[in-house]
Amino acid sequence: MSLYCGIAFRGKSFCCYRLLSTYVTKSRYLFELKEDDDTCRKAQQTGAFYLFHSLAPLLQPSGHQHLVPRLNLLELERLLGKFGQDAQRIEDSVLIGCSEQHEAWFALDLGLNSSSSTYASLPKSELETELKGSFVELRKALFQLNPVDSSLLFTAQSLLRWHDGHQFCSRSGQPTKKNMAGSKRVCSSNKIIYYPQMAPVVITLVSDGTRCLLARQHSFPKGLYSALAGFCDIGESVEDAVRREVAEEVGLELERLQYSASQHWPFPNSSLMIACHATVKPGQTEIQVNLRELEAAAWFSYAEVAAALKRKGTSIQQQNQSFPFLLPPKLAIAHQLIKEWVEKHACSSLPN
Ligand SMILES: NC(=O)c1ccc[n+]([C@@H]2O[C@H](COP(=O)([O-])OP(=O)(O)OC[C@H]3O[C@@H](n4cnc5c(N)ncnc54)[C@H](O)[C@@H]3O)[C@@H](O)[C@H]2O)c1
Ligand SMILES: [Mg+2]
Repeated sequence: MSLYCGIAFRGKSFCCYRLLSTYVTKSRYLFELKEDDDTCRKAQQTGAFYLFHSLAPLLQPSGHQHLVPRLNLLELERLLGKFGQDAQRIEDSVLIGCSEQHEAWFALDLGLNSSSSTYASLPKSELETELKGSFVELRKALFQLNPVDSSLLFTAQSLLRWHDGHQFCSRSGQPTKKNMAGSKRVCSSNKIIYYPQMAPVVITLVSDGTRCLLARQHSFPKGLYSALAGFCDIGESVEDAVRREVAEEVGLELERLQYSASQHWPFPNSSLMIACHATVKPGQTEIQVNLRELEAAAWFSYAEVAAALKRKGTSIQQQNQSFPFLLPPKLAIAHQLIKEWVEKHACSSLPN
């Protein structure tokens, strides 16, 4: 889909007509949906709805994968009717994206009670029977979701959680009301606007040139090691946060830092993960683990990490390596950082 649009260049009075790309028209449409309640309400007529129950998405198992079912407006109205609720409840849904053909996608939680809505939580098991699926904890479904579905569900869960936790104004104590899209909430008494937020988190794969540093927290699944991560403090740049976190958690000073990529991560609250590669100062590789933050940290060789990357599954029970360990799932940006490091190392060790 594309459209022609007049564009004024640098404030000059002439217009230049060009074809807008599908991506641009989609972005403008999403902007419109967030800004205009009527447009958003209209988009629900032809939209698709992803269902949640107490922040767990509705999934249907299919072999080793999970499918993510969607309902259209009519199906959703019928479902609500069966459980004695009217279509007004659909106004609790939040916009999570749209297709290139401008089909808008929404998420609705039928298990959460909303202050602005008179609707009670619907019974989970009866809903599951009716919908021929299960509401599965998102963390548990991580290994069975494809990247597109997981990204959409991450957004949906984060937005639904944010609305659930921001039903009252922190200044007046009065209820806040969401706009149709769910891109903001407004206090009914003082008109303060609240926008959904993400906490910036740095995640760093530290290398000494030949090995990389991986660590685990007490809360990690058995055997899992990951890159060092930490929340940015108020006032810090990304560079400051990376240097501080590495010093704080493993007692090392960094020499070089390189940005790699970023990712939205919904667990346990919405974070913007900012991923970097870093190297330590030569000869300064002795780790001093901060046991208040980490259970263990160690240097791992290229061979060890490359072997761990090839390992399948989520359990180390059957492994018989001298130091078996697991790496984060493919969807996690920590996995991507580790994979990049292995690939770079493999290239640099090729004979000329
Ligand atoms: N996607 C990935 O690949 C990946 C990998 C590792 C960690 N993570 C995420 O990164 C996040 C941060 O990692 P960490 O736990 O090592 O952080 P951390 O090292 O900063 O330690 C967590 C502690 O920081 C404090 N803290 C400061 N600001 C906070 C805030 N805004 N929210 C919560 N706690 C705050 C709390 O005391 C908390 O216990 C975790 O939520 C984790 O889920 C994601
Ligand atoms: Mg940490």
